[in-house]
Amino acid sequence: MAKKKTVKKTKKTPRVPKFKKPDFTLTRQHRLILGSLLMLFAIALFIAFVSFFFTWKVDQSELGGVSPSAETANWMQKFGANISHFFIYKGFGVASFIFTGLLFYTGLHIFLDSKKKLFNHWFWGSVVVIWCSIFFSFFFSDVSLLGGTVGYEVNYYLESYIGKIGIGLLLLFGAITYAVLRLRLTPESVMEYFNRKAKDIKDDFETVDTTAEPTLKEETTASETVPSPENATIEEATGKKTTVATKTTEDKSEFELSVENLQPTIKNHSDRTKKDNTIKDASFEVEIPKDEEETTIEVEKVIEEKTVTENLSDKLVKEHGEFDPKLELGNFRFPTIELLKDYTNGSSITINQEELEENKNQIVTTLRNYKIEIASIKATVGPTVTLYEIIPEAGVRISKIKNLEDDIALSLAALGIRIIAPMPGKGTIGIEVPNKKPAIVSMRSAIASKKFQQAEMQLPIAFGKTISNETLVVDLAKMPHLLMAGATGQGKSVGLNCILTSILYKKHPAEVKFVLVDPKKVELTLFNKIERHYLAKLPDSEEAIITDNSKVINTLNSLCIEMDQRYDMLKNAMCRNIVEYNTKFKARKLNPNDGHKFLPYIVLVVDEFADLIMTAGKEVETPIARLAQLARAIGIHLIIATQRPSVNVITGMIKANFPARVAFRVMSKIDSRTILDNAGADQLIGRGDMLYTQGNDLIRIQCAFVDTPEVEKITDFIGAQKAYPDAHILPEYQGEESGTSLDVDIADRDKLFRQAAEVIVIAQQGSASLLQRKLKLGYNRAGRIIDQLEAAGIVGQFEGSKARQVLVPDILALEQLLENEKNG
Ligand SMILES: Nc1ncnc2c1ncn2[C@@H]1O[C@H](COP(=O)(O)OP(=O)(O)OP(=O)(O)O)[C@@H](O)[C@H]1O
Repeated sequence: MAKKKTVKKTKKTPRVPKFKKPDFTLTRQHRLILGSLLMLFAIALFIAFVSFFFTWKVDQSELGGVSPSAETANWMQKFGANISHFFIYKGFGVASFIFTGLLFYTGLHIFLDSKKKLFNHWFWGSVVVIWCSIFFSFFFSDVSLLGGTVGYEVNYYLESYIGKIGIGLLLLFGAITYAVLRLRLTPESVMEYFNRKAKDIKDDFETVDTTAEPTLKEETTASETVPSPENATIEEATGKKTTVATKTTEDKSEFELSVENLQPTIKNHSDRTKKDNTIKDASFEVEIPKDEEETTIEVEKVIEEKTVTENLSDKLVKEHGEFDPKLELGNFRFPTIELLKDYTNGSSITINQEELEENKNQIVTTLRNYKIEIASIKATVGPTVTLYEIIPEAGVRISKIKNLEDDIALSLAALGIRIIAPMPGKGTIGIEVPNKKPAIVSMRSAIASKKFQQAEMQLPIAFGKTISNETLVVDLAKMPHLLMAGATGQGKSVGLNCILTSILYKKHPAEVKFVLVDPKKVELTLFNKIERHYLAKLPDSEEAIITDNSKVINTLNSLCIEMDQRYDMLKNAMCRNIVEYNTKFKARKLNPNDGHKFLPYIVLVVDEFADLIMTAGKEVETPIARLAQLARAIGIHLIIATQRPSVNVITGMIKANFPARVAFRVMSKIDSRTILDNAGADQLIGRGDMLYTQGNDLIRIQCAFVDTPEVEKITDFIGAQKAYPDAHILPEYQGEESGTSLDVDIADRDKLFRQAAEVIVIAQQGSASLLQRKLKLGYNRAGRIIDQLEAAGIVGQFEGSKARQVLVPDILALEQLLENEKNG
């Protein structure tokens, strides 16, 4: 007999409440209040200080306490009189005004929640207050209000130690220290400032000069004859080089005279100030050659580069806010939960105690028949199956229980029993037994679950419920591609609808686009209604949903082009993945004029993949494998569903790139191994019962059920709303000419056909590379011409690495052949 063991729950020790640190950080409201209080206080202080200078004499007697009730003359009454007396008279004199400034600045700082440091302002402000106080007391010792008591006392004290000269030098030292440390002045920077100012004035002057009258002569060309000074040519080069040719003379005196004549023009210029003229005259003396020789002075103007301190993207964000990809369909409304049916009728999974007891007894007796004793058993009731977790007595081999799978199934008279031995991470053995009355997991409950609603994922999918009744929400973007298999009628199409519906409930049309391949032509047709919202298609195609296998190849190759383009965009933007890229784009750091745009996710759904592989083979497998290997970073995700999970459909290359897999019920263990690398899918019970893996553990899930009428309601709801003008257009793909159609029409021949034929016949060598060299053609065009030559009977068939045979012996024969062709 099995010993009964009672497992006692260990009592948790009550937690000792931790000491919580008081939080001194100010909230926004606190800051607004405190900030404005300080600013208003500063204003009050300022008013009090100003009025103090007019009223202090009157008020001082009041402050003395002779008649405390009497009115004060200060504009801020007693408060003003007292505080001004304290700061100005007893304190720092007129320099106290600096405190009002500091106080106001501090208030503003708090009000605006500025991140700048305040300490520096207060430190240097206080230094200036003390310095001013000493300074004023030193120079205006008889005006007590200017320096205040502090200034007076300090002066008095210092005078006895270092004398008046010492104080003067000390003040000077203080001023220098302040200039160097606070204002960061150096002799160089001061000099530079003055030089720049002088240059600016000079530049202004030159500008006025050149625009006003063409008078200044910096370069004289003696050889040229110019009729009069009025016809003088002024050349303004980049460096503002002014070249004026005046009347040429051999006579020096006349030359000088013409300059002399020019001077008064400047002097008398109406707008010019006297100061300007002086500077200009001075420059004349410098620049105009006094001797006979031709002298050219070319002064290149130094153009100072302006530094841009403001970041353009910050400015754009400040002006327009972050880029919002959803703006075009700003009023888009997500489908409501009411569109989905509630299959549970309000009641959740019911626990049938009798059934539980019965199954437990069956398990215990079956195992006991095989001499396996159980230490404890625990049941978790899921929507379609119940998990019995058993802990066998010490010494029982796990493999022994695993081998009894069929026997337990037989004794429980139930299909779909799965034994998980051991349960990963639990130290128990799990036996999953289907419920007699399975509950439907409605899509409504999955969408309404908190887990899904709060999911911060790129492409969230609410798959259904686990055995412990938790909604499984996974991110397709993290998978990053999904392989789905299951025998016919086991819930694959419902599974695909469940994925698409989940995304429709969470993602705006601007954020995701679907490329749907549906060879069965019926499963995904409903999504046609949301073509202009959510679907992507090739430029020349009528319907977005692809039902023709031959078009799939073009679409897949087009997606490969899209992938390459996106990689280029990411490279140019120096981003590693689509999330970084889109974040940067939204922050207006990428210029749309450089080809940047917001990138929506693209989800490619291929139903009946086996069918596709059978008809198109490698042509489909290669782009699928390419996309699966590379597309994850740029936001293209693949969902591939198939009925037949055989190895020639799900090849090694595809499997390696699809770590996330879903298996509905399959017919054999081999199929289960092909899809999951594990047995188990053959023991599922169908109707949405599925196993999900993302590369590690297998999770049994009851897929959420969404029926066709529900999908129709959702697509109707979305389809009725304002849409984009067209579906999302994928890049154009120029399919290679399929095969070599040897009956090429004469009219379709290449323009260089005849020339090429001559080259080939003369050389008696039928190779495309010869044409490439002689006629300077690209590889594809040369190949096409060779095909046309073959069709015309000029060269023989393709013979692998050997050059083709030339069937026409000479040019004469060629001409005859082409002539016959024309007539015939
Ligand atoms: N999650 C589910 N919950 C309840 N019933 C389901 C679920 N999924 C599927 N079924 C039932 O199974 C039937 C078949 O499902 P579905 O059409 O998805 O199968 P399929 O695998 O796509 O088949 P085929 O490959 O032939 O298209 C559905 O009509 C529904 O009655």
